[in-house]
Amino acid sequence: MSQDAFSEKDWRRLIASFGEDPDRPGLVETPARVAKAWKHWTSGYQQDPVSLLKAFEDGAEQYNELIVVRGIPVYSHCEHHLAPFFGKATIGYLPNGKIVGLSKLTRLVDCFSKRLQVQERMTIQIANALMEVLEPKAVGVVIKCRHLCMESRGIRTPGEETITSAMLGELQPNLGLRTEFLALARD
Ligand SMILES: Nc1nc2c(ncn2[C@@H]2O[C@H](COP(=O)(O)OP(=O)(O)OP(=O)(O)O)[C@@H](O)[C@H]2O)c(=O)[nH]1
Ligand SMILES: [Zn+2]
Repeated sequence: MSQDAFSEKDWRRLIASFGEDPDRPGLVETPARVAKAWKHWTSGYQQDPVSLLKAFEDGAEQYNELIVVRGIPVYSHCEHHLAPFFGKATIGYLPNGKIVGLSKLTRLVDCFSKRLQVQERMTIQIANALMEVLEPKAVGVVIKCRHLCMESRGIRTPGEETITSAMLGELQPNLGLRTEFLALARD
């Protein structure tokens, strides 16, 4: 993406196009603030999901049960309207000799959510990255979000939640494991 996308001049023009006076005191600093904010909201493009997941073996020996982290915050923007969608993610995996620092799961969500997204793609990207790096027996991801493009405009359905999931490896054929993961993931 070119740096021009973040230029203050463009945001100033956009504000003027709303019928506002960009020189009004309350708006003078807004183009710079918005440019900075969008740099943050799209910073996931600069992160490499594989290198942020530092897998290790020490501590994984004899641990053969699911590892589940839930309540991971998700703040993203839909690629159709650039409107926020936000909610919580749950990630679980069944290790196969390699584990990862728990905070890295939150960092992984952050990396994919700070891009223009659809919830389905983000869900599978998170699951695929874990499969690639940890080579676990199974990975499960459940994401529950509210989409402001649906709540504040368009269909206008306040409070509606969208739930997506990805189940890879043994979570696909093993109904018992899937049930256990979903029970651990439940709020
Ligand atoms: N599948 C999916 N759809 C999404 C997501 N975020 C937003 N959308 C949908 O993207 C669609 C875009 O539809 P369009 O018909 O091209 O755009 P629109 O006229 O603004 O649609 P409305 O929102 O129905 O007014 C809408 O149905 C949104 O609800 C997402 O994460 N996943
Ligand atoms: Zn949208």
